[in-house]
Amino acid sequence: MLRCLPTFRARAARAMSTTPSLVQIEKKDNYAIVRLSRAPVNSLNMELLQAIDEAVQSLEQDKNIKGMILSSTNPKIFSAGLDITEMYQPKTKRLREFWRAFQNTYLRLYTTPLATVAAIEGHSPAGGCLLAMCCDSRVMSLGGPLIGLNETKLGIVAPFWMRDVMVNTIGHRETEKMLGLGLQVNALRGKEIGLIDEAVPVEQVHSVAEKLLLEWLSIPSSARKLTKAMMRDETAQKLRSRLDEDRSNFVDFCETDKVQSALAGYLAALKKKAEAKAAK
Ligand SMILES: CCCCCCCCCC/C=C\CC(=O)SCCNC(=O)CCNC(=O)[C@H](O)C(C)(C)COP(=O)(O)OP(=O)(O)OC[C@H]1O[C@@H](n2cnc3c(N)ncnc32)[C@H](O)[C@@H]1OP(=O)(O)O
Repeated sequence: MLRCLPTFRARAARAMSTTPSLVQIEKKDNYAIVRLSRAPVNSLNMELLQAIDEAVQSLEQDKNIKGMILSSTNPKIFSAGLDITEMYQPKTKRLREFWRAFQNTYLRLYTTPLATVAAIEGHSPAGGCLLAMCCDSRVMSLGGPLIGLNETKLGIVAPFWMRDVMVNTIGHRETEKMLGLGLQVNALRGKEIGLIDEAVPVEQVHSVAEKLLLEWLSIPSSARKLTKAMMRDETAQKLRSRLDEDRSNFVDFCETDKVQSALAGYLAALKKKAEAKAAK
């Protein structure tokens, strides 16, 4: 048995070195930094969504950990949102499972008793914006990066629960404009409308995120957690009571010709842009 151990260790080490982790977790004293790590742009496929859900769950179970900073290993991109290739020409079974993973990750992150801060150094469209909005606070870098729910621009419609989270964050009228027009805004504008709590130079994003997290963690823990639940459970419950219906709506909607051709057009445009960039 003892002689087997080094072999087992070597195998485990080899497996780790060949399977890059989709989410990196760095533990500090009483909190963790969770970095999305799916190259090139952290687009949220089913496996990344599941990895985020599992990461948050494992931190919830660690009695030393009270909070987390959600971030990205790519300083230019927080997350490009849902992986469009999951929705384009999908297999129905996988599409349902993919949406289940998205629902689960949202519910986990939005209602986690951990204190959460999003450290947004780069772009954060659509599903990326949702992840950020699920956190208790958001810090974003000044300059180029944009954040927002741009679904309408792709010819798709955000589900009611993404709308609800945005309404809870920036209010009904701003959501009506952001969502209807598919707007993305920079950190300064984000701060004006309450989408972003702090807009700072990119090199300060992490230190300010830590400062905000420590502020949440300075509140007596049970009072903080109960208040978070009081503020968020009703919104989460709305989806929990309609999980299957929401999944079916998504699958039916996604499989329509209209949505498929909108996604095809959008993917082609992304590809063309990437090719033009590579040719430079
Ligand atoms: C009736 C109601 C029922 C409910 C139905 C609801 C259904 C809708 C679901 C709504 C929820 C969420 C929707 C989404 O999240 S959709 C995703 C939206 N995301 C975007 O629009 C972002 C698209 N990407 C970009 O704008 C840029 O890539 C970037 C993030 C700003 C990065 O720019 P970059 O210049 O650094 O990189 P770029 O060259 O563009 O991309 C590199 C490669 O990555 C590919 N890629 C980019 N984004 C995605 C993506 N979201 N999914 C898949 N692939 C993506 C890109 O094509 C390049 O690939 P390659 O190198 O050419 O192979």
